[in-house]
Amino acid sequence: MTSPEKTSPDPASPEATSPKATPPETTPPENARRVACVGAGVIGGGWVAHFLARGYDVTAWDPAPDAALKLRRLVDAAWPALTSLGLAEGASPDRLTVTGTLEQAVAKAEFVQESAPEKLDLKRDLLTRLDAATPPGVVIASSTSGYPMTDMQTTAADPSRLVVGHPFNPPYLIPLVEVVGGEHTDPAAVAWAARFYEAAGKSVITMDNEVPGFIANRLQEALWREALHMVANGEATVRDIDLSITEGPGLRWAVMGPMLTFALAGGEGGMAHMLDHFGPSLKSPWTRLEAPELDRELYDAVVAGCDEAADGRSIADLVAERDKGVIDVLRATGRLGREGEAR
Ligand SMILES: NC(=O)C1=CN([C@@H]2O[C@H](COP(=O)(O)OP(=O)(O)OC[C@H]3O[C@@H](n4cnc5c(N)ncnc54)[C@H](O)[C@@H]3O)[C@@H](O)[C@H]2O)C=CC1
Ligand SMILES: C[N+](C)(C)CC(=O)CC(=O)[O-]
Repeated sequence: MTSPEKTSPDPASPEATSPKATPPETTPPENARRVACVGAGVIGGGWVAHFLARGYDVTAWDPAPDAALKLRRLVDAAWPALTSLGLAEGASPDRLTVTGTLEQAVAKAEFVQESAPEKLDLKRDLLTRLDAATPPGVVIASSTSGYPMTDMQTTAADPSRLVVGHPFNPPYLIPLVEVVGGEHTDPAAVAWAARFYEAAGKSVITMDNEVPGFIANRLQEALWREALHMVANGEATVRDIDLSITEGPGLRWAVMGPMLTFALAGGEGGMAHMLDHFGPSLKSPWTRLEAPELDRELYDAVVAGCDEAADGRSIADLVAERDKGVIDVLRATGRLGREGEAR
């Protein structure tokens, strides 16, 4: 856990000024049935679809005037994929209530998932508001893709129940959630969230330490940094980058992670032989790493490259294609449970 055994709080810390650092003491995570999703765009909407498919009652709030319409559209578009995976008993899009205020959304929630835009001040203010409106003891998770909770929980009255629950797009199909607390999070809240996500059908990695970008995004972003570099230098096109993964390592990564995959590169000698054999020659590609300058030219090249790669397919077409492909992979790699649900 991020903050192992709590001692007396530092008098300058938010913990010291909070009315009470409340550990989650209400519903056991496996029994929680009412989820509030705050922020209902790509990720919040994806969470809504996931929780509905798992049979939860979901309340959602988003300040955008057209949010309810867009959310219902997203759920409708995802429902065929979710049905093909297998719905939990009683699961229905009708169990979604879109509320007019944030307070209504969280009033009876047993778990809250925040998925508002990735802006630090906005997250800080929103988590403070959520903490004030949510019943005591209920865990509140942020979908942030990179901010440490320590930086987001600075103004909440009870920071002890705030955790990061970082999902992957779309949350209704990709099982992984990375869970981590901040300096002022109660480890019990982290443990509660991890158990809740598991009960909700997710694969959970609980991190003991805060690392910007968590684990999977650091890996993805390292790869993406190289990709942008090669596009900027004219060494690879957007299409080359995507093909190099979908026709190459990406096929293996759905089955085995990069570590075990490379252990097999060492043949009978496994990882030890792989390191002896290839380690010295990796120094040169490794030391080339640096952040590319995301200037206008690179920005335009990447956007144009993606338009070209889409080859006339709309975003909705690509979402449907991705969802079908991910379900096929989940099925082919034995990651579906008894009822056909993703494990
Ligand atoms: N898009 C992605 O692939 C992933 C995004 N995330 C994280 O999920 C969060 C949401 O990102 P997206 O869904 O992509 O963004 P988005 O732009 O699709 O959706 C954000 C939603 O938040 C709403 N919103 C604006 N101000 C708000 C406020 N004050 N309170 C509540 N809602 C508000 C907007 O109306 C919008 O519907 C971010 O923290 C992001 O880092 C995490 C994993 C993947
Ligand atoms: C692009 N992103 C950093 C927001 C991506 C994620 O956070 C996870 C994902 O879905 O790949």
